[in-house]
Parts: sequence; structure tokens; C-alpha cells
Amino acid sequence: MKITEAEFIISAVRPEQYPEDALPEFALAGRSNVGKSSLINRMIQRKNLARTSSQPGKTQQLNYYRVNQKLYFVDFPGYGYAKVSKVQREQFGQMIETFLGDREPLKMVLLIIDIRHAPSKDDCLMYKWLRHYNIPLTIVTTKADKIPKSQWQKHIKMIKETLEADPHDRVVLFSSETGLGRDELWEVLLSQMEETTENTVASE
Ligand SMILES: Nc1nc2c(ncn2[C@@H]2O[C@H](COP(=O)(O)OP(=O)(O)OP(=O)(O)O)[C@@H](O)[C@H]2O)c(=O)[nH]1
Repeated sequence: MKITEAEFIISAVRPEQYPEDALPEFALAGRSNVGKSSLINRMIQRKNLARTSSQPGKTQQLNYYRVNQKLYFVDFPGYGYAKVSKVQREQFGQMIETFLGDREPLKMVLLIIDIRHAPSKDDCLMYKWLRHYNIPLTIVTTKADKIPKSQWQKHIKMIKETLEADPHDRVVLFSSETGLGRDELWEVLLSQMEETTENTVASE
């Protein structure tokens, strides 16, 4: 995918702030520090458009990035950050759940998991929400460069088992460091856009 334009649009804290142009949206969910910003930067070939930080938990809003005037990446707040209060955590949970339940342009959620670690309780909850709302999902196991290639499949199996994932769920191996998985993930996103457009046309 050739990137001609990539732009940060808004950090939205309320639904009224979400874009209204109905471009397809791809959301990224995952625990704090899993590498969501780095993944967005790698996908759009910009070093630093999405903020990456070694200080986890900074992202507390829905951050919208528009690519090629064609689609949005929506970066969810990283969950599981210890310093967030219980009330804040509940507010984030509600915001995300409302978004997943109501957001018409949402085409798919990318569930980002660190390939080295078992999914957390929050990852498992997110997975269940996505299934509950019948939202297409792709599991992206990132930081693949941090373990030897010989261990990738073993870790993916462990991750799918912990999530109690459907055997048909797609898993994309990714590394923001090396670019592994970038082309494959773009293919997944673009074909999802085509598929949903065809369905819309067919149902009209
Ligand atoms: N080796 C390696 N490091 C990575 C990779 N992806 C992210 N990192 C590092 O992991 C740390 C966290 O990455 P971020 O992209 O800021 O993570 P985030 O999920 O956006 O974090 P929050 O803002 O807390 O939600 C940074 O130090 C990144 O450089 C990867 O694929 N490989």
C-alpha cells in the first residue's frame, strides 16, 4: 500500500467528536505498551505520527488517524495500566463498549497482542466483546522480532488457546521494528473494505 497522505485528526473523548465522513474505520485494541502506536507508524510509514512512548498508558482517548483520505485507524486507550483509577477504568470500558456497539463505519478491530506473553484478562474480555457484537477481528501478534522464528507458532497457539479464539480467526505476525507483517495486514484491511462495500451494494 502506497501511503500518499497520513494525518492525525483528533483525540476524541466524546462521540460527538468522532469524524462524520463515514470513511471505513479500523480500530486497534490492546494493553498499554503493546506497541499500537508503533504499529500505526509502521503501517503508514511515518516515524512518529502516532505517538510512541516508553511511558505506558498515555493514550486515554480515541486517536483518529486518516490514511490516503480512504480510511481511519482508531487507536483505543491501552488497557491494563495500573495507575489508572477504578473509575477511569470503568469509564474507558463504557466508552469502548459503546463504540463497539454503535459505530457504523467500524469495519474491523485489530486485537494487538505481544507475541511473547499470554493475553491478559482484558485482552480476553475485549475478544469476547468483539464476538458478542459480531465485529470482524484480526489478531495481530506484535514484537515478533523479540523471539526466535522457531518459537512463533508455539506462541501463536498459546495466545489463541488463552483467548479461546475461533480456529478460523486470522492471526498476523507483526514487527514494527522489521516491518514483518505490514503487507499482509494491509491486504487484510483492504479486502475487508472491499467485502463490506460489496455487501452494502448488494443489500441496496
Ligand atoms: N522490538 C520491538 N519493539 C517494539 C515493537 N513495537 C513496539 N515496540 C516498543 O514497545 C514500546 C511501546 O510501544 P508503543 O507503540 O508506544 O505502545 P502503545 O501500545 O502505543 O502504548 P500506549 O501508548 O501505552 O497504549 C516502545 O518502546 C516501542 O519502541 C516491535 O514490533 N518490536
